[in-house]
Amino acid sequence: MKRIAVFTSGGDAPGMNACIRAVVRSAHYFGLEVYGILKGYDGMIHGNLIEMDDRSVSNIIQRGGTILKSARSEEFRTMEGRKKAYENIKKFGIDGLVGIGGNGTFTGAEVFYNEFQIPCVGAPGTIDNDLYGTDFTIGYDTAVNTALSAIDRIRDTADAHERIFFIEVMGRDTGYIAVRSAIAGGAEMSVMPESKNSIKEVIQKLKHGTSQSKSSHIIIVAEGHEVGRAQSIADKVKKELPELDAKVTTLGHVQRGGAPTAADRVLASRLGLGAVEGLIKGKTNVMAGVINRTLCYTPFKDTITKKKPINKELIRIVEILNGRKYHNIEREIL
Ligand SMILES: Nc1ncnc2c1ncn2[C@@H]1O[C@H](COP(=O)(O)OP(=O)(O)O)[C@@H](O)[C@H]1O
Ligand SMILES: O=P(O)(O)OC[C@H]1O[C@](O)(COP(=O)(O)O)[C@@H](O)[C@@H]1O
Repeated sequence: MKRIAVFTSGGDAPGMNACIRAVVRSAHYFGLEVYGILKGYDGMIHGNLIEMDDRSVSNIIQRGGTILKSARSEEFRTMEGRKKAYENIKKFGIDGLVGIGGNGTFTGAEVFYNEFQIPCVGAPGTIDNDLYGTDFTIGYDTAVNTALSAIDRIRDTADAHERIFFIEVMGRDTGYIAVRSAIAGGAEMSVMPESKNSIKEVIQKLKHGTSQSKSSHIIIVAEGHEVGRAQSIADKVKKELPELDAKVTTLGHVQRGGAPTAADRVLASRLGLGAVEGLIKGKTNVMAGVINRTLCYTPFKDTITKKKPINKELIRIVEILNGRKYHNIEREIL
């Protein structure tokens, strides 16, 4: 292996730059040349590759986003698009790829490998933390801390005006950000796909709280929850409990930006190095991850098909610390 290329794809996440830096610097350390592909798979298709030296990744470890840019590429989903991508990969003499992203990115890399045998090792970059094969994904810790600082601020108004706040956090199909920010933010409840919460349960929770003289409430809602997004849950609650002063705050993309935390920078650096070492050792179609503090490689087919379950203990913590008996909850927690 002489020359590798690194790209970021899917949603950007804080810490991706630290990972790019680690890939570039470790590749050079091991005597490889490195190219950066701009805008993920779109850049592969359009031949947007730039050579990267050690200085090209100076002063980025602290920056959010991705200096390589990211894109969701429809064209790469087509055989025609992937063929163009392959022609560029050959033209630039690339013999290995590091893809930083989530399951979509890894699915694309696997399809590409099956067709054109270009090896790829992945690094998990998504704020959602919903990837099997790693305890934490790059960006998750920063997103939780950003959500937490917003929750702390909102709590001041909730308390001063005795209001209920429904705070919507990101998580397309999962409540990882929701549950962790709910515990750290002292929220009453975390409404998320894994808990299968119902509107009835939210209403019961609020009634119980007010009967216990609680004057303000913070409820965290994961955007991917099937009973609805924070606004629709709040609307339904307002119909049932019109006397409560309910407000909604959707945190949105603010959670995806900003300087990565130390934990994300360290994880990203470790996984960037791990991805390069994996490629050098001949690995392909695997994601570098950290499980129980140990670097490991998980096949893309597992990261794509297997679900990483949320630690039930976290759900239990939110429920017990907020005055509801865990064994009374008549629903199964996934
Ligand atoms: N089945 C597929 N075949 C080819 N490319 C795919 C496939 N699934 C995803 N991709 C590529 O991977 C990109 C990133 O996937 P996406 O789901 O948007 O983000 P993430 O990597 O964060 O899960 C997509 O925009 C697409 O270009
Ligand atoms: O910015 P977009 O393209 O609307 O995507 C929003 C989605 O991306 C995320 O921020 C991160 O998800 P991925 O990294 O898996 O793409 C989700 O939480 C959110 O649902």
